[in-house]
Amino acid sequence: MALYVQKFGGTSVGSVERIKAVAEKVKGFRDQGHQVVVVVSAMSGETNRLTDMAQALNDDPAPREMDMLLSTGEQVTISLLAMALQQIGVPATSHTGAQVGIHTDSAYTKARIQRIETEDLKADLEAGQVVVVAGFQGVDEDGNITTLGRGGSDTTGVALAAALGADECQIYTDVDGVYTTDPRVCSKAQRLSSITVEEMLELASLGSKVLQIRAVEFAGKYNVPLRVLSSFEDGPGTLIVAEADQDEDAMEEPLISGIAFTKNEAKLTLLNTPDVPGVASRILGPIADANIEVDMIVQNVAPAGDYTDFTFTVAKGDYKATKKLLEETVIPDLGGGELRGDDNIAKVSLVGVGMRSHAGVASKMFRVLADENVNIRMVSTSEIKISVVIDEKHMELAVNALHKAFGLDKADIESE
Ligand SMILES: Nc1ncnc2c1ncn2[C@@H]1O[C@H](COP(=O)(O)OP(=O)(O)O)[C@@H](O)[C@H]1O
Ligand SMILES: N[C@@H](CC(=O)OP(=O)(O)O)C(=O)O
Repeated sequence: MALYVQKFGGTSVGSVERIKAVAEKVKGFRDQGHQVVVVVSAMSGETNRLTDMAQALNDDPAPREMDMLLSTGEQVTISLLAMALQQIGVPATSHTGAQVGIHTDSAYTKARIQRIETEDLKADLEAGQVVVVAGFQGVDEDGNITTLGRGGSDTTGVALAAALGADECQIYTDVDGVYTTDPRVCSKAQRLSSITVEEMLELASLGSKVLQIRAVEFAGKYNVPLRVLSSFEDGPGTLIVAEADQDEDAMEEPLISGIAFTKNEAKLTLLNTPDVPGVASRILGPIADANIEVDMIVQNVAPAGDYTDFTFTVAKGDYKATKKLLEETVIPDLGGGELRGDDNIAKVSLVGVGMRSHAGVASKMFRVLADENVNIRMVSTSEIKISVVIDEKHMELAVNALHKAFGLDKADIESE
């Protein structure tokens, strides 16, 4: 007998028929004698629908009220799933985050889990119940409802699995595992049987939305066995593993494991900034103070020795606010500088632990992009990733060309 925490995302509970199918799947595990905790998200589209209503009423809704609102989506699906389970003879009870005792800090809309009470959950499981828990939500110490940030149900699932010492946390979604890149953009993408925590962390933080980054962090930190599977068909899915546990019989480590991309960033350049100590901090200080996260940063060599250019990226949603700050605070403070902005960019990243021991990945990437006539606007690298910023309109082309060039296309690997 095993204990599974199974998380079903929005598309998996997107209609009454799909909720029925989830109930049947859960029943199957229970019939085999396993204990099951189910975490569900809101029905697909629901969290966006609620957000749109809030925006229609208030252009800057209070975060506390947003969490009160958004948490309702998951309350619908937990009760419906519990009913569907009961209908087919499976004893089940639904619980909100607060009822389970998922305690968070008070950072509304991006709260962090601090502790989870497990006694009642364990008692329910021992009594033969399937426990259905609302994903994405918790409660702060004053009893306010909080949410964990978009995609946060994955984190609920992994955190519950860690707290309960579950045998596996299974993330059921609309794809049958983690792919070499998003199969919606590259039809030749293929499922990976396993991927390291480190690579998955990079892919998630660079835009692959199959798993929420904090869920992967949690799994790594607490050693939770984590698997991504399809809600709609049976199969082994993808196991997220510690690097040391990777299958030693596997073929030589691939150079690149996956390609991530995002259109969710915007680029800002300050031309003609003085090339003296302290300028970078005078540019980015006010931006940090406004709680805006900066991603890539590039400072050019000063051609004439006195002035340089400073370029950085922020999330698209922060573009306008950042531009305003630069115009109203930073440029007057620096006593000059010309601002250029572009929010039609995409970031495409190659990720792979194999990169550590191989030279030439960047030059190959640049050659492939050059052959497709794709202009590179910014580059950043770390030990296991290379990211480039390109024009948004070239994103699909770049992803597909790189996928082929690095030997990730389906036919290439199948014929090996
Ligand atoms: N590397 C990848 N592998 C698999 N899916 C990916 C990848 N990158 C992006 N995705 C996308 O992630 C989607 C699943 O995430 P999401 O829509 O958040 O599911 P859920 O609603 O189940 O939480 C897939 O439909 C796929 O388009
Ligand atoms: N409902 C939340 C939480 C979530 O995780 O959803 P999904 O599992 O469908 O990505 C959201 O839309 O962000």
